[in-house]
Amino acid sequence: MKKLKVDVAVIGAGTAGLVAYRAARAQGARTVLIERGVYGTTCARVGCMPSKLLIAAAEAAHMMTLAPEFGVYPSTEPGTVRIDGPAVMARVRRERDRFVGFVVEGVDAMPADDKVRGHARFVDPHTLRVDDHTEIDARRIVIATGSSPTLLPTLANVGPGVITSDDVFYWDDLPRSVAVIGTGVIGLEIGQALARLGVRTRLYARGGSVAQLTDPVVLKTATRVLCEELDIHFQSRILRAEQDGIEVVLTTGRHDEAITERFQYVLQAAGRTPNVHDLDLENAGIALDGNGVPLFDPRTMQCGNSHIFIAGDANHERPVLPEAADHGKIAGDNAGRFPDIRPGLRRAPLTAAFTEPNIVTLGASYKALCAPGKSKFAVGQVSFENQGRSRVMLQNKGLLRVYGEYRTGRFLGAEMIAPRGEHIGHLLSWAAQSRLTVDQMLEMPFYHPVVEEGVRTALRDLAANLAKGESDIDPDEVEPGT
Ligand SMILES: Cc1cc2nc3c(=O)[nH]c(=O)nc-3n(C[C@H](O)[C@H](O)[C@H](O)COP(=O)(O)OP(=O)(O)OC[C@H]3O[C@@H](n4cnc5c(N)ncnc54)[C@H](O)[C@@H]3O)c2cc1C
Ligand SMILES: NC(=O)c1ccc[n+]([C@@H]2O[C@H](COP(=O)([O-])OP(=O)(O)OC[C@H]3O[C@@H](n4cnc5c(N)ncnc54)[C@H](O)[C@@H]3O)[C@@H](O)[C@H]2O)c1
Repeated sequence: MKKLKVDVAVIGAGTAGLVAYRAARAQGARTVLIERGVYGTTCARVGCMPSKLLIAAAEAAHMMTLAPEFGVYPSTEPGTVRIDGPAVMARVRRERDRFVGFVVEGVDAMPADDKVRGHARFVDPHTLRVDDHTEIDARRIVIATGSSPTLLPTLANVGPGVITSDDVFYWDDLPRSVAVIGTGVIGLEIGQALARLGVRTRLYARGGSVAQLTDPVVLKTATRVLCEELDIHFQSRILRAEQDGIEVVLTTGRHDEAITERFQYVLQAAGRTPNVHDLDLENAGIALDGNGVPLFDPRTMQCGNSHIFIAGDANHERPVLPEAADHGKIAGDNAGRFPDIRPGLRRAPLTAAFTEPNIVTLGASYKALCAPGKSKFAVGQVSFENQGRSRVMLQNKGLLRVYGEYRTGRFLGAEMIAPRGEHIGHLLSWAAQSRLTVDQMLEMPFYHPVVEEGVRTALRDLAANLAKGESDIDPDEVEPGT
């Protein structure tokens, strides 16, 4: 009989046994692990993972049954689907009209005397003129004029083939081909959707930016992942465009080479400009920044010490819907109880581009953390390429990078291109807003098999790097993305 003398014996090489075995060994204990059957754990062999694989297949099958509702039909040719363009766009418009209907109902219910129709301009700090029919003497004013697609001078007056995102959702049918100018959030969301719906789509980027990413490592992964699926011409300049019948002849320049291609539409997705340039703000008595946007306090939305407040895309601070709602509440509250101005609730920043994988940023961005005068910070990361649940779902692409503060161990923010990134983004932004430390986050529950286990891996990496101390990373050595 062989005799063993151990510090710890673990019976069963399942998940618990394996963890127990490693934990015991990490304490320096001489440990054995005893298993009576085949190795591989119940979870991996006959439990969580194969059941999720079956479910992923079932979800794919279920989506196929739902697909006709979207105008997408199974095809007899493997790996292809048949797209009914008019049906796709009919559903987009029908459902859009339903959402719009709720907003319109709310406006209709307002007292008629509360509604003035027309374009407002400042006559003086307290006076607004609406078209030529109404002048309003106002003690306080909230500017909430939103933003409009930025129009590129090279594409001005070309013809009906040059469009913006405002036009897309009125299409009756899917076009044959679209050139998308800009790889920001709008360009990528619409560009990927069109490409997946069978539209010949090419995206042009003047630089190397991808959506809202600023972390160069995530940016590199995102570029690679997106280019596996999409036709993207980075570092391209728009040289000229001409309308030729129902097509636009677009000439772009890349690496000293001019490329000419024909598209049914050229979609300008080169950012949005705050709607503040036709308000006659020079009469408002408030200070403006270099772009003509009023300077304001982001805690109160107040412009200087004035009675004027600015909210939503108009102030260009965080041009996304939840922020517009928060801005509006703060501005409205403060305008209502002026001069009793109070800071309102500002939440941890969170942005999500609904590409697949999702592109998400939250808390402090990499670029903000690299700003001059900022303390050094530690980084942890996980690739989703070998992440269990992501592989199960055939969505194992992407990278998450998480940031932490050396002195306090506090979680600061994250950037990612990740499967189910919209949900990871919420989880992490709640942690950022709660000012949790990385250790506290690691004390939270993580189920199995879930994409969030990848988050735990990144946090563990971050905790380890925080423990190594400040000298380990010098973010200044890495250029932030643009
Ligand atoms: C294609 C696209 C997709 C988007 N997807 C998302 C998303 O998935 N998630 C997200 O959070 N955000 C998204 N956004 C951003 C989001 O839509 C905006 O941040 C938000 O709608 C801004 O709201 P707002 O109230 O500031 O502006 P708006 O809703 O645009 O309201 C401004 C209003 O002011 C009016 N106005 C302007 N000037 C004047 C004037 N002088 N006099 C009178 N009225 C005037 C305008 O007509 C408009 O009705 C998306 C934007 C676009 C374009
Ligand atoms: N999911 C979401 O939350 C969501 C979706 C869509 C839009 N939005 C909001 O709408 C805003 C506007 O979106 P967007 O994609 O238009 O802007 P963006 O700022 O995200 O990206 C603009 C892109 O256009 C490029 N660009 C700028 N000038 C150019 C030029 N002269 N020639 C070629 N390319 C040029 C930029 O390099 C960048 O890639 C976003 O910032 C976001 O706040 C949010």
